[in-house]
Amino acid sequence: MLNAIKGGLVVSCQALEHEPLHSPTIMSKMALAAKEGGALGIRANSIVDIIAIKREVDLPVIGIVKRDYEGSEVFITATRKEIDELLESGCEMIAMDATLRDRPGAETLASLVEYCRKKKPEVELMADISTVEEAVAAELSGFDCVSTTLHGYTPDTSYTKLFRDDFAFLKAVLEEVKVPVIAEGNVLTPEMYRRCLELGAAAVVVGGAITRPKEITARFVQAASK
Ligand SMILES: CC(=O)N[C@H](C=O)[C@@H](O)[C@H](O)[C@H](O)COP(=O)(O)O
Repeated sequence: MLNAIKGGLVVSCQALEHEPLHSPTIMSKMALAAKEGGALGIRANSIVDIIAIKREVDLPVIGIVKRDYEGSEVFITATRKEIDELLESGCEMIAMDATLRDRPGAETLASLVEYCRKKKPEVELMADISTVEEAVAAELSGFDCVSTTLHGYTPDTSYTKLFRDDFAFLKAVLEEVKVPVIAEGNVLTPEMYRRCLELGAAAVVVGGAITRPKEITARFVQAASK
């Protein structure tokens, strides 16, 4: 999958239970629109959405399963249960939370990587990280790539954003790891997308700015109410 998305756009087609577009059919049509617009890959949440998307488009899919567990802040592909679901879904790549936070059941990241490799070595693995330290640790654990997905979404990084200071965080990660780095999270405009690629991102994942019309609408409304 990394080869297929190199230098291009991956569109994240996600709508959780509380979101207006929550529906595998709607997500599959979002994926079709993304494909027709030129996206090279799709990122999707849950086995039902991934199966619906795979029926609609022939693009490679980065699969995740978001699930909350009591006692852990980790919610993106947290345990073997979610990995088993994704291995069945047919996705080409699995993304999982690769922060240094405690996982449910005290599972380690390295053991999850080993588990995936044993069960389906052809499925590539993406580490969703929030700090440079986590990116380095993920590379050592054997992930195929890292993604800046969780930067700005953890207690330690909530004060900052991916695009601050001309993508300072993306640049820092690119300097410290050899595996491909995917830019993801709050890439809101085509200019930001292009800048991420110029800086050396292997690919860029864009979600809300394309597939969350409620967020897009709210930005317009806020722009006039300031
Ligand atoms: C933090 C978190 O839960 N991120 C999720 C990860 O899959 C998605 O909700 C995001 O939409 C995705 O990362 C793309 O980012 P953005 O929608 O900002 O372009």
